[in-house]
Amino acid sequence: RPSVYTALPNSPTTVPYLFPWIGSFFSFNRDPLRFFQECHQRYGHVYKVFLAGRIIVVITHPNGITSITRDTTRNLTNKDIFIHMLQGITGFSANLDSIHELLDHKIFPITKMTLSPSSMLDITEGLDKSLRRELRGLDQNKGLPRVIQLSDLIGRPLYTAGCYALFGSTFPFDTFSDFQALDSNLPQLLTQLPFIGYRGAHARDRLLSKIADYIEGWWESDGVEEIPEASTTVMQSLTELKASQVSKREAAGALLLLLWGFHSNTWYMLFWLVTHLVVDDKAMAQLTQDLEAARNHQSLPNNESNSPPLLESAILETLRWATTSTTVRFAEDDTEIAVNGLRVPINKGEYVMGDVRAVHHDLSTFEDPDQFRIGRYMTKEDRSAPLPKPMAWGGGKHMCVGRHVAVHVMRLFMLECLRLYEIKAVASGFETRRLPRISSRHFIGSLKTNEEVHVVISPRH
Ligand code: HEM
Repeated sequence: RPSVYTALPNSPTTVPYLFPWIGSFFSFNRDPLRFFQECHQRYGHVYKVFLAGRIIVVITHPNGITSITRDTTRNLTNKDIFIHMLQGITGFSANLDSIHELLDHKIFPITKMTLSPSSMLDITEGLDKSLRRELRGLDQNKGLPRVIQLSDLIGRPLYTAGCYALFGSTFPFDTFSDFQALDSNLPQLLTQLPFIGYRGAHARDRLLSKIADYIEGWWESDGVEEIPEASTTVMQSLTELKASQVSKREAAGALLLLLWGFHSNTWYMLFWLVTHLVVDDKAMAQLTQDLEAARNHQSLPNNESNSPPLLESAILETLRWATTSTTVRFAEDDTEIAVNGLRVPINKGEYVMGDVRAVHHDLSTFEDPDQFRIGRYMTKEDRSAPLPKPMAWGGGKHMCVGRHVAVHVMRLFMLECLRLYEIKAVASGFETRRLPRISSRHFIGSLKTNEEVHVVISPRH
């Protein structure tokens, strides 16, 4: 709690509440996505909300969010929220400060370098090969159509390919369902209440044990025993972790965090891209045709400059449509941020959150913002100002280090999947041509659903 609450000029309006301490928690907890949407409509670019003992200043203006990530006064930190995520994903309760510091100062700088456009071949080469193999392997019906869950069409192949590229051939690939259970129960695990999200907690324990077994030989032999085909990212990270004298389980936790960061948002972004195409025949036909034409023109488009513009637009539109509120910082001292030309005071002890979803769905910037329009980001001939790019990756010091790999994966997945298969709605499930229901509980990173979605894939001959 801030020591003094000062009503400075430009102090944000507080969302009214009935009960002290609890504040707006019940309305928020009922449906976090709707809560933020309604507050944005009512209170505009900056407002303050009291949530069960926490005070959060919410920013819904793009340059206000940039101001949070730039943090020129260095009083805003991600430590508090990062440790909260670390606890949720690993279940750790000790040494959290030192693990955070290790990740922030040693491991993420490694990933920043190894996943940069000039070095990411170390990951993408193995990933491309493995993803193609996994996708081809889905043709299990001798060329006939088959009904398949989207988690088996997208999530599992992506997980196998991503883990192979990162961790090599001895990784326990049978952990996909545990990863899924952990990821889908994360909102419950983040509450840190006993018995809530226990399925996710069990899955998390199994994952940690299997990752600890996977590194055991290398760890116990002090790096003498190799990990076959493991990436530079993982090997350099392990070397740092060992040198920092963390325990084997803590090292497994750091790798689990990396694994989660790699797959969670990437898989859900692809999920929404595919579901939007499945409910919109015209968009699907248009994209399939453009990809086919690009393939006939050159062997395989593989980067932004030679990729079909409609595919690039589809990826940007997915990032715009499906990103939730991602940037949260804690004020370690009184500070201020600039929002649309105004200096907004932030008191010590308050959180600041960038509501990226509000920016991405702002009517004054995007026509029909809630609609998914595959060609929205295609360059227009009328020379109107280009649309602002999605703010899906955060910014400043903590900007997503995996963004180049994530876009590469989305591009490759769509190119390969639509080359191999025609994807259609299942008559009984998707008949009404509706998108899966958005889960209101998942407001971290990207939109999610609790529905199991099936589609029909028909191998193209
Ligand atoms: C579509 C997929 C992805 C989205 C939308 C996404 C989004 C983000 C965002 C918004 C942040 C910044 C959070 C903040 O400001 O506090 C972030 C950080 C990070 N992301 Fe991603 N990410 C994606 C894929 C990946 C991939 C493939 C990796 C690969 C390992 C990755 C690794 C990381 C790491 C390590 C950080 C922490 C950076 C730091 O704190 O210095 N992400 N991501």
